[in-house]
Amino acid sequence: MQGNLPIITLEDVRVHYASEGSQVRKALDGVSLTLHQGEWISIVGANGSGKSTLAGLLIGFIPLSGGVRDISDELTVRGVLQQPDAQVLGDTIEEEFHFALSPLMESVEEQLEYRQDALHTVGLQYPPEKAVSQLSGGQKQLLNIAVALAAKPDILILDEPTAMLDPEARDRIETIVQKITQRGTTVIWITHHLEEATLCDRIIAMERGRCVYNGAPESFFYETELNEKATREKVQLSPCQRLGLDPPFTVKTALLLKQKGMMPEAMPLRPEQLAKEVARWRSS
Ligand SMILES: Nc1ncnc2c1ncn2[C@@H]1O[C@H](COP(=O)(O)OP(=O)(O)OP(=O)(O)O)[C@@H](O)[C@H]1O
Repeated sequence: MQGNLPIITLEDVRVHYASEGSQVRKALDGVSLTLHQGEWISIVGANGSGKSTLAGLLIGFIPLSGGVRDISDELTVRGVLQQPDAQVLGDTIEEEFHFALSPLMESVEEQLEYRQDALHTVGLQYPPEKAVSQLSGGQKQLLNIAVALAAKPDILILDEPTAMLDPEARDRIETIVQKITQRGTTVIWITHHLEEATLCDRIIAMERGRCVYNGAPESFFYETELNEKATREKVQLSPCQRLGLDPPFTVKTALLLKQKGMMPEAMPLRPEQLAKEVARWRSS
């Protein structure tokens, strides 16, 4: 994470929809957040908890019912949504980049350079005249990511970007995100796969339209909550367990080892960290 410059502030943000009868459906209900330059944030939560609404609101296409969204007009914000087809405008790869880049730069040479660079970064090797309709769902998603990257955004919002990708392409997206956050881009990554939330700086967890956790990944997976209910019911759950979300395989394995008394202090998130912690514990 670079610096600490706040780049987006949400204050008591609400998105409410009219529902059956006189009911109100609260997709977001009083969310306050500050996001910083160069941060990688994972947004997690059960289905219907408000993740995509939060993404849409950050991108700017979902209007507020109340509260304040503070983001400078000078910043370039780009989003990649869950459904790749919903985002494609051009008939060919060339056209898709042309629509995205012409408002940003006049020079055709510059546009070509940005296009080549972005396609290379995501690993899409097709001629520019290739019809978008001939690409698979995963390839269209990579194209959407490439188009978003080509705009060199200050803020990139990814709504389940890897849902249609194979493991190799998923790893590539993680590496790209690591690189661009180091350069100062703020990345907000919505995911159901908590493995993808182990490299980020901060996890924000949503439940019924509210932000119920905002902090380090280690605490999200390992720190048990010491509240009255936990003490009364003699169950101490991490925020992840309390939300009923499936922790990464590495975390599950580490929790089992901890139950057996191994590496009590360790909080590994990735397999290589777990291997190191086990080796350290065995040699201690
Ligand atoms: N345009 C809309 N009109 C009415 N209700 C909506 C609208 N958009 C979202 N909702 C409702 O708001 C709540 C939050 O939806 P949202 O899509 O943000 O959740 P989510 O966490 O992204 O879910 P998922 O993981 O299934 O994508 C849900 O109850 C949803 O039905």
